[in-house]
Amino acid sequence: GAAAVSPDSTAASSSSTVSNSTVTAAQANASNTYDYIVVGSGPGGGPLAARLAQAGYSVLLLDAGDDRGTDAIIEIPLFQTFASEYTPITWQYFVNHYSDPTVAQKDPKFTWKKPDGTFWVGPNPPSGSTPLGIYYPRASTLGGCAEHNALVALYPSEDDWNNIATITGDSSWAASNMRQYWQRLENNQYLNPGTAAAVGHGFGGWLDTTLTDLGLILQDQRWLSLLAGAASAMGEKVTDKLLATVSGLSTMMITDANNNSPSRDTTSGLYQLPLSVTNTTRARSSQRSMILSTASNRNFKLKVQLSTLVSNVIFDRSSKTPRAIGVQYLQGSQLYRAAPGSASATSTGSGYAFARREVILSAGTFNTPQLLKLSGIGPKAELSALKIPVVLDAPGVGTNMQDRYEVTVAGTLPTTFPIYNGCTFLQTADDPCYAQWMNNKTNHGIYGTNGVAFGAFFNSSTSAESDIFVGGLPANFHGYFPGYSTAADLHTWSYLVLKAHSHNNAGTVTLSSTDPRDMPTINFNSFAVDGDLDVQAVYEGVQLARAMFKGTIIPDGPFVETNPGPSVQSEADIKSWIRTNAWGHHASCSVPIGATNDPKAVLDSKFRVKGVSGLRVVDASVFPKIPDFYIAGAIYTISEKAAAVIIQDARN
Ligand SMILES: Cc1cc2nc3c(=O)[nH]c(=O)nc-3n(C[C@H](O)[C@H](O)[C@H](O)COP(=O)(O)OP(=O)(O)OC[C@H]3O[C@@H](n4cnc5c(N)ncnc54)[C@H](O)[C@@H]3O)c2cc1C
Repeated sequence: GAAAVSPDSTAASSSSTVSNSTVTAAQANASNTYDYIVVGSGPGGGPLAARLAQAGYSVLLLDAGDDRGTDAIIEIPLFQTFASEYTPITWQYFVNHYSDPTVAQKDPKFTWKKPDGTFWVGPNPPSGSTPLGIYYPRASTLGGCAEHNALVALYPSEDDWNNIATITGDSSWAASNMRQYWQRLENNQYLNPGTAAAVGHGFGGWLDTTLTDLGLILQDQRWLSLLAGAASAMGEKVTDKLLATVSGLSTMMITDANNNSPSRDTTSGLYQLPLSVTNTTRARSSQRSMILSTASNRNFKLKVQLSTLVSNVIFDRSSKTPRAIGVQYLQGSQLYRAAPGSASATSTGSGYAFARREVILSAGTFNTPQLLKLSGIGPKAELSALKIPVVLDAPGVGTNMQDRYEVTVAGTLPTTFPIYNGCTFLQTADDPCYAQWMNNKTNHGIYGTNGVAFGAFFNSSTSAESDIFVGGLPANFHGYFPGYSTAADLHTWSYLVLKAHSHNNAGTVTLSSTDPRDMPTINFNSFAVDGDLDVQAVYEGVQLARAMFKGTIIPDGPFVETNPGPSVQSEADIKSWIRTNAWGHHASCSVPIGATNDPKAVLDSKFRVKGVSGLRVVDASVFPKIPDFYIAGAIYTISEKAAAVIIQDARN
């Protein structure tokens, strides 16, 4: 018989275009029913959806964005910053680092909306401007943020996994068990299979990993001098002989930042960085190609439905424990108000889909908690204030949010880095650097890297394992603000200082309305928990970056520091500058996994939303603590784990 299903969140949504009619399981039919529905095709949802289909289940993968994966701006690794502001895929979020506006607005990146609708970045906006916050790019497209991210492909630290095993008591999260999932997904292209160095790596997976071609550094004397300066600041002996060949350069760095050694997480040094880039083409690699190849394989039942904004989960509430049985959605492109084209976007339709087995939310750290709350799962007081019928009082939804702290130390010279000579960044039809990237099979040139050829990992005085990354890139980067990617000149070198394992977990995602097209309110409450410790660690990273610049000897130098600049010298001034300026771009942990008896833990160790059935979350929001230095590798790994767990549950 047809279970009566309450429309839950839709009932609350008077301003939304979602229909308020009661959806019943009777409306499920052969064409709108699948074994699993996955919402979001990013690193969390994409691999999972494909794996479930490969295991023989029928899967509907929904994403609000469309597919732009073969656009040059997305494929070319060096264009990653342009990709993050690429209008067809971008979701422009503006977030709060601090709830006190006087503190928040000290950040030179603080952005306003002018009366004419355009942006103003920095202090003294024209009168009538409204405060927006700090720009936070997200990608809404097939592949999610894996289509615009900076391509750094790092495996997390062992403690990240062991911590989850400890707090949940589920030993399948132990680091010794987790590496197999990385091996399953990786297609390593910088090590030789069968060698000692290859242990713990995969060679048959869907994510291609490679390193920046060190030959590029040899082509640019300035870049070479910076590497020498960085190596000597890390205590290495640098000789002219080492600086003359690729193999010489490689001995100055640890080749494999993802090595499987037990000492990896505590080994300071200068490293090469693994990138999610295909070696032969030097193009972006992500889960997108596996999703497409699985969807086009007639042996598998994976349906990918794009330009579909899910508004809520549908529950069957006929039994004591509410059961997720489907989702309701709006169709149309750019519907979400974070999309630059949303003002003129109109919905072309709406509908619902049903899941025989489960609904899995993978909409990302901001959107998964929004979807849960719109569906009636969240803190009771917040839902009730918005008149959303409560399906489950889950106080942890949209809390515990975390991010890194990042700043850059940047120095400039009057002329462009020689490695960019001739490059027009596709602004002309005859861009020689594009032609090289496209046609030269052995040397794809500067477009074939994200620009980060090397970086130092070390442990600050606040941490027993590596917690600071200082990575150099030949571009003027000092955080995210609208237009940041085109403002980046090519005669500046930036050392990105990134704090891993940051302590703050005071971030929140709260609904701003019941309209599924509206963005939620994001507040990181930066430095609220153990802020002094994290500021100290970042400060030590800044000191190292400055030492690297100081050790860089070049004929047309020295670099003139532009960020934070010569006036910021005392420890107190540097620390205050860090608090004002630091940003992050690995938002996570807003729907955390935790102990069964922890009321703030939304998920159990099998990704299941506690207190309802048929509903899981698999994306950046599930981590109880922010993993390691870069997060996509960890999300890919949990996506593979979730697939294994869900398939095992289905077969039991
Ligand atoms: C500029 C930038 C650079 C980065 N660089 C790196 C890097 O170099 N290395 C690294 O490891 N990490 C990097 N990251 C972070 C990393 O890419 C993300 O953390 C990761 O992609 C998050 O994966 P996810 O699956 O949680 O969500 P996402 O990748 O955000 O995917 C979520 C998907 O869900 C869809 N969606 C959301 N809501 C709905 C809805 N209601 N209905 C339907 N679909 C919906 C979205 O369209 C999107 O496609 C970077 C991030 C940014 C912003």
